[in-house]
Amino acid sequence: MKKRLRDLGEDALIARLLRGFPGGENLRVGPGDDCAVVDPGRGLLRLLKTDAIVEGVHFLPDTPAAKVGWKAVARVLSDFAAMGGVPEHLLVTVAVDPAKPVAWMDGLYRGIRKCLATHGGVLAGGETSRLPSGAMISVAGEGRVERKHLILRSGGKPGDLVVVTGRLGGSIRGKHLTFTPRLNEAAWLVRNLRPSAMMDLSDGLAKDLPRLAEASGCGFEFGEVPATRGCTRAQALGDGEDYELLFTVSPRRWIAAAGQWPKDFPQLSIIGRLCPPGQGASLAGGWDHFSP
Ligand SMILES: Nc1ncnc2c1ncn2[C@@H]1O[C@H](COP(=O)(O)OP(=O)(O)OP(=O)(O)O)[C@@H](O)[C@H]1O
Ligand SMILES: Cc1ncc(C[n+]2csc(CCOP(=O)(O)O)c2C)c(N)n1
Ligand SMILES: [Mg+2]
Repeated sequence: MKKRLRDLGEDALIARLLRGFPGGENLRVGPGDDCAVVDPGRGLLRLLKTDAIVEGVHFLPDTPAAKVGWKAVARVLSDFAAMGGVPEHLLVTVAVDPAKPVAWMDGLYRGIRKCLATHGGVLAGGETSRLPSGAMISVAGEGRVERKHLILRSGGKPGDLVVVTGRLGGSIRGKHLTFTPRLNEAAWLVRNLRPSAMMDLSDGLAKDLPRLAEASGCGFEFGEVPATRGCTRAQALGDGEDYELLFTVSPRRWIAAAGQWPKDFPQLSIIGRLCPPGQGASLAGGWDHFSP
């Protein structure tokens, strides 16, 4: 029988596609992190990100268009935050069914404008095309990060604490459309707590914590997870689209600085610890676009 994409799974598919591409001279971080990092040689590092949302997969036909626009942009900003950086310029591609009301597109761009006005970043252009049905919005962006503030998924060490912002699970009730990208929190973290590794949580802790641990060449142990009110532990681990920050930090830095975490930021919770590779727990579940 012909092997299908769903027999492979998303991570295996991407790994297979990426075989045989040489890195560029200035490409400091290629595929595998929340953003690509380009080193222009001196000064600030450049961050690159692209991210798409699809009707029927990330939002529904009757989702208010302004919320769709907000989500499309906020997802990209969340990935800049995950690197310790800030957004600069964004390009928006929309492919859409010609039967959609004009008011839907107006609403989409209202949401895009609102998110950029609230969190920073400038619309620099885009592309428009038709789609046989539904809609797809792709946002590509560039941002910047100071060299000393760049945080990769790969910097965690055995013994580092695993920490998460906010509460997890139940995002489909509404948060997946209205979430705040954690740019302010990330800016505080890189200046004060100096995480050893960081990513944003999009596919659920069950998928994303093993990714961070593996990128860091570590195993992980974990315990209690801060669940959204009304959510079970399984939902907190597997629902996805939390758009919270998952990071690791040495116990020494945690003791020195965690007490100053601003009161108006979402809660910080220690959920586990990195350990040597091959040890610790395992997790299954979370979101996979091509679930095997
Ligand atoms: N089709 C593709 N071609 C090249 N690289 C890809 C492709 N799809 C994903 N990647 C790369 O693989 C890595 C994982 O992609 P993924 O979309 O899961 O990023 P993420 O940050 O984990 O998720 P999110 O974008 O939802 O926050 C990223 O570094 C991304 O650049
Ligand atoms: C209609 C509808 N059905 C399901 C979901 C849930 N959902 C969609 S994509 C995704 C993971 C992150 O995506 P990606 O891997 O593309 O970053 C999750 C949890 C939704 N938001 N809307
Ligand atoms: Mg990400």
